[in-house]
Amino acid sequence: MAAPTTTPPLLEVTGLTMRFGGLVAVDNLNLTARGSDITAVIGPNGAGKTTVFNCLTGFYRPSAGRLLLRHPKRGAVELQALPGYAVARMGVVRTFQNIRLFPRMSVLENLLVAQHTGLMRQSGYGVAGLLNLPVWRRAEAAAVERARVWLDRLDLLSVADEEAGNLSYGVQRRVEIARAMSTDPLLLCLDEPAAGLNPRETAALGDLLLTIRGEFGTGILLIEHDMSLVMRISDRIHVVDHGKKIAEGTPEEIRSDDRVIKAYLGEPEEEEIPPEVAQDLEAEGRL
Ligand SMILES: Nc1ncnc2c1ncn2[C@@H]1O[C@H](COP(=O)(O)OP(=O)(O)OP(=O)(O)O)[C@@H](O)[C@H]1O
Repeated sequence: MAAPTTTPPLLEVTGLTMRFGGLVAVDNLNLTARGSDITAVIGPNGAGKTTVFNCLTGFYRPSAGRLLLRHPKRGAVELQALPGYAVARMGVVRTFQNIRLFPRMSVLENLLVAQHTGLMRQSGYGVAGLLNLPVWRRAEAAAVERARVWLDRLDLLSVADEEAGNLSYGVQRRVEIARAMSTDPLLLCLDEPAAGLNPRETAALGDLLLTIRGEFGTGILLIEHDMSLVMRISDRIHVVDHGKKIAEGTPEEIRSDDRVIKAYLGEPEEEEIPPEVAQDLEAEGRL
């Protein structure tokens, strides 16, 4: 269920700008994402979508702007000042356009590595682990259990012990999502999760994301080029072109927005009149 509009958004991006030398990849962008919504960011190739994710998740330090996360326990947290690991610790996790699993580790190990920071914190930063204290064993068992829950949820238990790199592309995509969800995030940021999936896998992915939002109340920020998926599952869509937001609304509003259609299809080019026709028209005084 979409959150009532009176709830302040979980994430509030204000005036986000990212420059690479002379190129302005993201230009004074405002964006909000609610904690129990699926919020899509769409736009043509090179529009700046992944750069927004890179700024949000601490991979880039933005040139300007504020990335405010309303954390239920920690209050307002400014993400733009934090390194990647600290952003993840705040509950903002991501997947990548190009899958980034540890290919030689098993699926289960990939999920456990993702929980490493939490595990270390709970067990006194390794000291309890070195001494094999009960607190470490409990934390480790809880991490394995969380991983198993998500492997089960995503129908991955049968491949838990297989090397991640040996799995098909579609399955690796699911492992990435399971890995992110095993950290119990507030906001799951997915960069083109349907890329490389067949229509059946894409439909299943859509159902899964609706479940994650509906059943677990996790907010989802989604970059995606598959418009049928975006239109089916998104509560709200932000459209970016040349680093600027050009439209925002519900799927119905975005579908019929002239600016969006123009950004995707381009302006119709002025038809060039062949020179001989131009000469005739000029002679007739019609040009
Ligand atoms: N590290 C970088 N250094 C220089 N330019 C960059 C860097 N990262 C992105 N850009 C440029 O910023 C612009 C936006 O790129 P970005 O990857 O954010 O677009 P996108 O909307 O995610 O595109 P796509 O849909 O093709 O993935 C592009 O012109 C890109 O070449």
